[in-house]
Amino acid sequence: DFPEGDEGYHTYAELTDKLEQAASDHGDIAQLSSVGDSFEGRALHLLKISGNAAQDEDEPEVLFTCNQHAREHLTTEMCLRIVERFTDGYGSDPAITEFVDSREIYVIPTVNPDGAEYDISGGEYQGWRKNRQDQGTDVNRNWGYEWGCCGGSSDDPADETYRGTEAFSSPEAKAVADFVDSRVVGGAQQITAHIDFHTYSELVLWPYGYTSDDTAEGMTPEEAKRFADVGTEMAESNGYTPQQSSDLYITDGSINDWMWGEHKILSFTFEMYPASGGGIDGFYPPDEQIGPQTERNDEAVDILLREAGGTAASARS
Ligand SMILES: NS(=O)(=O)N[C@@H](Cc1ccccc1)C(=O)O
Ligand SMILES: [Ca+2]
Ligand SMILES: [Ca+2]
Ligand SMILES: [Zn+2]
Repeated sequence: DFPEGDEGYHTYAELTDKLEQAASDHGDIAQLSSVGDSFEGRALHLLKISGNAAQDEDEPEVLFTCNQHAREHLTTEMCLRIVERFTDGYGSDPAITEFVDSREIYVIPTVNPDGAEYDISGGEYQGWRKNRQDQGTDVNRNWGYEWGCCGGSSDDPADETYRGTEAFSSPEAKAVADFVDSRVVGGAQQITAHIDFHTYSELVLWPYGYTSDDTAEGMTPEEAKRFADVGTEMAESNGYTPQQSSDLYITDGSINDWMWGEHKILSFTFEMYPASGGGIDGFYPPDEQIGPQTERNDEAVDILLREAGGTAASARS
């Protein structure tokens, strides 16, 4: 369980209850399934939110992933905010209703439940980042696009950015990637946009992470500009700093590079609150911050959902 005073955060069991509740309260628009199991056998929950959720309709699909990194518990709450906002708001809020009726929204609130549970085991925070395979794999260095190419990860199993024994050696990255692969229907990837939530630093990041070049194989100047335009617009709404992720540091095997490189999905990383300070403590903001810091991203989520339908940003350029 979370330490005393931080009960506002959801354990895996509490998260599972919340998702089951959402699916049973809103059966017409919410469908709960799983993309597979974690290393220790926990279901990697997938909630689909859409009008006629039981049907696969020809509507732009949008994916939100959270908690790749175990100690980044605020991101699990961010995915729960998305779930709550688009289920509770349906039928009463016109904008919410329009999004749910015209999109298929997929939410994976924890990609790394084993790590998250380990991080809070024993009633105090362990500062854990990786999954629970052997000495731990950094799930966000285990994706299969340019895996281990460029010094943006480690081959030492003891390191915090250990890339794993091979691309997709972690069951967690593999399960999410298999789900995304399965969304290629009639030769076309149905998912058009994605955000992966992390903490902390208050940043909006876009690919590529493996190279510091703005353009590269599979990223034209126009495509790079669209990332910057949409990233900047989202950052203006939440006060985060927008930049290409490699402007910060080189990463290889990250989720964004794979989502774009493999499937041309407009894929961002959000680094949430706090902006800085406190070293390890920055990963553990008091639970009073959950409301403000998740609602802070409502508008950015709406910008991405709009963008997922295409045209808008390109019309601006
Ligand atoms: N959450 S984080 O601090 O680990 N940052 C993430 C996301 C990230 C990736 C590339 C540059 C900056 C940040 C990571 O995988 O390194
Ligand atoms: Ca639908
Ligand atoms: Ca569909
Ligand atoms: Zn992270």
